[in-house]
Amino acid sequence: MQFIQVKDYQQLCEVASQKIIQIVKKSPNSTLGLATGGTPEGIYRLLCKDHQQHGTSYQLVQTVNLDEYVGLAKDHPNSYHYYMQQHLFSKIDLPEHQAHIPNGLADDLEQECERYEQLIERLDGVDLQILGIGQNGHIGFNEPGTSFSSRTHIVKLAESTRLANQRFFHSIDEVPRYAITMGIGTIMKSKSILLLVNGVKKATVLRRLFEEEVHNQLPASILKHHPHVTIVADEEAASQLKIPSN
Ligand SMILES: O=P(O)(O)OC[C@H]1O[C@](O)(CO)[C@@H](O)[C@@H]1O
Repeated sequence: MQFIQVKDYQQLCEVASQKIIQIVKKSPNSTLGLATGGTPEGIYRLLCKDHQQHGTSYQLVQTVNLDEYVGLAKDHPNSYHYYMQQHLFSKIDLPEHQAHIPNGLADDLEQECERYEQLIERLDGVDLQILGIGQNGHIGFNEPGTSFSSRTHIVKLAESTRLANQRFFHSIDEVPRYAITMGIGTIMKSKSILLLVNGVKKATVLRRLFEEEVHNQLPASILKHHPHVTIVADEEAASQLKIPSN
């Protein structure tokens, strides 16, 4: 794993957005794996700014998002469809039909998982997967205990995850209990992965990631077995690490 420590969230967003822009410029028909949550918001802002100022084009890019809540309509302000529209898709030239997100309202959710998995295969896999990390070590919505070989599946969200995400809703009762997520096995098939960790709330999980063996109670630990992972962490997130900073 390559580890890049940066000063703060702003620098993290700059490093991450530059990596994405470089890939898109080098291979305009790349498939990008995208994440939601608080972590990537600033990165998407910089991608939009770069698109406006320098014209980086997403006309040929395909995107696949990690996850979506079950039961929220695409236009629900807390759905990840809505999030992506607000933060990125409406501000760049990515054709709508090339932006893929699991459908949390599908009649047959199992079939939707299979469809999504096949879609990723048809796209020949993800070239660069962006990941955040939950305080319990989840990646996507793969909670502790998820099989490392899992494919896209329905997950019952951990109460700690619902509580962490409550900040985006009016009350805890509104936070969905289930989501569709790419599996850990799906994520691990990505050709390269960029794990972004910022803020003091992530300091413990980042330390655990460095110190603990690979085990499925810490889903992100499997990333140590991936050949092309870069972790970008800010000083606050790295504050419990005992390794020298670069
Ligand atoms: O970036 P945040 O909001 O801290 O969330 C971390 C991770 O948790 C999730 O939001 C799911 O709870 C992921 O989508 C994200 O990568």
